[in-house]
Amino acid sequence: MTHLLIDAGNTRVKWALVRHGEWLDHGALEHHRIATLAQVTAGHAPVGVLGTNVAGAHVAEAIAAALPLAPRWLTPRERCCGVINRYDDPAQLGADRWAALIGARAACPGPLLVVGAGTATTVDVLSAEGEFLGGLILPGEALMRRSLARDTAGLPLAEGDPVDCPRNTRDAIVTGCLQAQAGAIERMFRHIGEQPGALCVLAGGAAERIAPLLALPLRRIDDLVLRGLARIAADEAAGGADDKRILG
Ligand SMILES: Nc1ncnc2c1ncn2[C@@H]1O[C@H](COP(=O)(O)OP(=O)(O)O)[C@@H](O)[C@H]1O
Ligand SMILES: CC(C)(COP(=O)(O)O)[C@@H](O)C(=O)NCCC(=O)O
Ligand SMILES: [K+]
Repeated sequence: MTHLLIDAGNTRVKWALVRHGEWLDHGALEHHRIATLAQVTAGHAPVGVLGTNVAGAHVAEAIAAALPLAPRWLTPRERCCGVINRYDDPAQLGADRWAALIGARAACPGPLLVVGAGTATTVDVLSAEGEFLGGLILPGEALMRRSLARDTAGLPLAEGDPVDCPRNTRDAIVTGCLQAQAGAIERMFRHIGEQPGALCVLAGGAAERIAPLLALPLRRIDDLVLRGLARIAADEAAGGADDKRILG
């Protein structure tokens, strides 16, 4: 009973093939290579495809066209797998954020700050009781650097690593954009920081660049969204004990 799990973000499509909780294979594709998903499933004959997509209808269509069976796309609900969604309109929450919260809850008990450092950075507060209390959306560090290059006359697309106290334009940009990420994360951590066992769980393509700047209890789990989808698929296979209305 192999399942294909898909995390379609605004930069890349991440995927994993899982069977009875075992990860057979996984990978990441840029949008222009989505058609190669066909090779991923060849020889595996998945019985189901469960995914999150925040990259728009054209990406959903390209993924569907590459696969032998129709993907089911996750829609955030009021509760699922021990997580309660306190967004004003639960369905408006990004499906990737919802799956990441579920994956984080399954991996780590206790109060969490769940950070998705991708195209955008999301910084979400999950209480010890499993309540998603709310969170931030800000441009990711690469998007911040690109926007400075695009919308100013004098700034380049700066690349490189952060420094302590920048004394040139390139270092000022790189360090500024990374510190903006770290600062937002550290400020949101104050919501749970006083509680026993409080932990920041960091995922996403930019995690490696942000992690060294963070002065807080940290665990990196790079495939948090896919892990959440695996948890949901397992719950569903067990009869959806926690919530029968998982999918939209
Ligand atoms: N090889 C890479 N290709 C694309 N993005 C990368 C790469 N290495 C690091 N990044 C960083 O990862 C981000 C994309 O991460 P990802 O988690 O895939 O985002 P999304 O879920 O939005 O598609 C980029 O914005 C950039 O900051
Ligand atoms: C915030 C996001 C753009 C993050 O997407 P990503 O960076 O992973 O590509 C996505 O979760 C989204 O479109 N959310 C819907 C709005 C919301 O969560 O309130
Ligand atoms: K994100």
